Amino acid sequence: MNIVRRLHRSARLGSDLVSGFKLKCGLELHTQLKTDFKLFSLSKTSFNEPPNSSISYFDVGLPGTMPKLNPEALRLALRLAVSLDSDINLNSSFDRKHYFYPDQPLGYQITQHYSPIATGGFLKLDSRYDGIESTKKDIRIEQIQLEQDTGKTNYVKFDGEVRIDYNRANIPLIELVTKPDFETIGEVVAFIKKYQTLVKYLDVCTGDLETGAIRVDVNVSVNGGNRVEIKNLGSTSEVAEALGYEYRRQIECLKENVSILQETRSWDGKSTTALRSKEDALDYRYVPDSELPVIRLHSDIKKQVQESLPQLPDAVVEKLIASPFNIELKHAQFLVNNKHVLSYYYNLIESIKDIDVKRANNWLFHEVFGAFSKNNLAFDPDKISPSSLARLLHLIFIEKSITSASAKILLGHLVTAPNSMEIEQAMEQYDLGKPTGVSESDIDEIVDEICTEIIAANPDVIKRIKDGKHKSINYLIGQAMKETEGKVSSDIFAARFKALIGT
Ligand SMILES: Nc1ncnc2c1ncn2[C@@H]1O[C@H](COP(=O)(O)OP(=O)(O)OP(=O)(O)O)[C@@H](O)[C@H]1O
Ligand SMILES: [Mg+2]
Ligand SMILES: [Mg+2]
Repeated sequence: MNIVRRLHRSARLGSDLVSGFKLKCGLELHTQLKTDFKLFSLSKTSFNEPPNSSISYFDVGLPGTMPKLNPEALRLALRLAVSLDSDINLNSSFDRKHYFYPDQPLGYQITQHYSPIATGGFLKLDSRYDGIESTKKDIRIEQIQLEQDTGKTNYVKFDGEVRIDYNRANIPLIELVTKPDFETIGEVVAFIKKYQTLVKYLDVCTGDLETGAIRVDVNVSVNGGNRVEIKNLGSTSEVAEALGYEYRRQIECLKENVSILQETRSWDGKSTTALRSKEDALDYRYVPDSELPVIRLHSDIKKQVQESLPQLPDAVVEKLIASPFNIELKHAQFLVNNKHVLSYYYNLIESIKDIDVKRANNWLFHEVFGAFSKNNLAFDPDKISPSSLARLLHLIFIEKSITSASAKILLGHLVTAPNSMEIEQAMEQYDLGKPTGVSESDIDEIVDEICTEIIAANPDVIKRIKDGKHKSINYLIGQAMKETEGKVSSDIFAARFKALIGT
């Protein structure tokens, strides 16, 4: 079988490692920082704007313009570096990395090569949260550097034109380079997901791979051979597929005694293909940027940034899955990935007072989120505020003035209503409260009547129940709830049916 056919066959086999062939992998992650302005100019970092509408003279490299560092980008880079426990460089500086590309009009990219903003640090992976094979694994960080993004080259396919949009030129990026510590594909995927969560949580970046806010280069070698770099992978599944393919390609090369070149390859969805041989640092003719001063930081900077950081995602997850919250792991992870829902959750728990947290969790994660997703809507806290939800829980469990069944119907109305509504107002509007003006003994009588009718109409069900199929009683309760439109609680019906049937 030829190499290519064998490769395709093995690529389909999944991403398991092959014994005797040790995978070694390191990542370079480019992350767009969420600043209002660009890295070295005062043009806005707007996305999805008409091409070339958000550019300054500096962004397009006009002579006579000079760069000036945006301190906001520095602040965000420091937040990330400190959260990874990196060492902050108190005297970092910018360098010019030379290469020609039409979307890079200066003829060089301003980056940090000789003296980056931070070095060292690590991101901890843990089998409990990150689904990796080994119990724990620290991925060490080589360095973190600030640099400018390039413009975007758009190849207009059919009329032979190349169009360049400079809106992205000079948007601030950090390049985070890891040590080659990854030994499995699972670790690589887990790292990227965890990194996404972290940058989103810290408000450093939107965290999207799909929009290119994070772009990943993967470096792969097998059994100590040359490293091959795969550029610009756009999703974690693409990373996993490209990495699996490249690992197998290199194994086949080793088996056939074909030498593996140190090169940059690209991924086309099926295979990796050679782009160019890998430049050495020498090829880029790095020189210090003569127009940008050294960034000098106070020796206390790490401590200062540390104090400004929120509790980090892993610690938050650990807190949420423990008492008193006791949230399921997947829900806790959802909350750290959606910070606005996390603060909603904290507000809810603060408002519920004498209601059991378990009940609040159940109603938020199942009933409220369920009501939104049933209507194909994203969760919108404006439709039901934490205090409204707390009020609803109070009405269900403490005042018992609405049944669970009616409350679920009410949620459906609230999430689809054009405006937000007070709970009591909505209960009235949709007639979902328990019957008022009817005495307890009247309700008792009605319940009795309904249950007797339902029993008479369902002799086969009654027989099943008497034969020991106790669960069949739920069918009868369902009928009774339908009859009363959920206004009487299912517990009341359950008790009455049991009494009448004599089970
Ligand atoms: N033997 C190896 N096998 C796999 N990966 C490796 C190996 N040695 C180094 N790496 C990884 O290669 C990457 C090197 O990235 P770095 O940015 O330092 O250099 P580069 O790729 O030459 O530069 P550029 O930014 O121009 O692409 C790191 O992620 C590192 O962990
Ligand atoms: Mg590289
Ligand atoms: Mg790099």
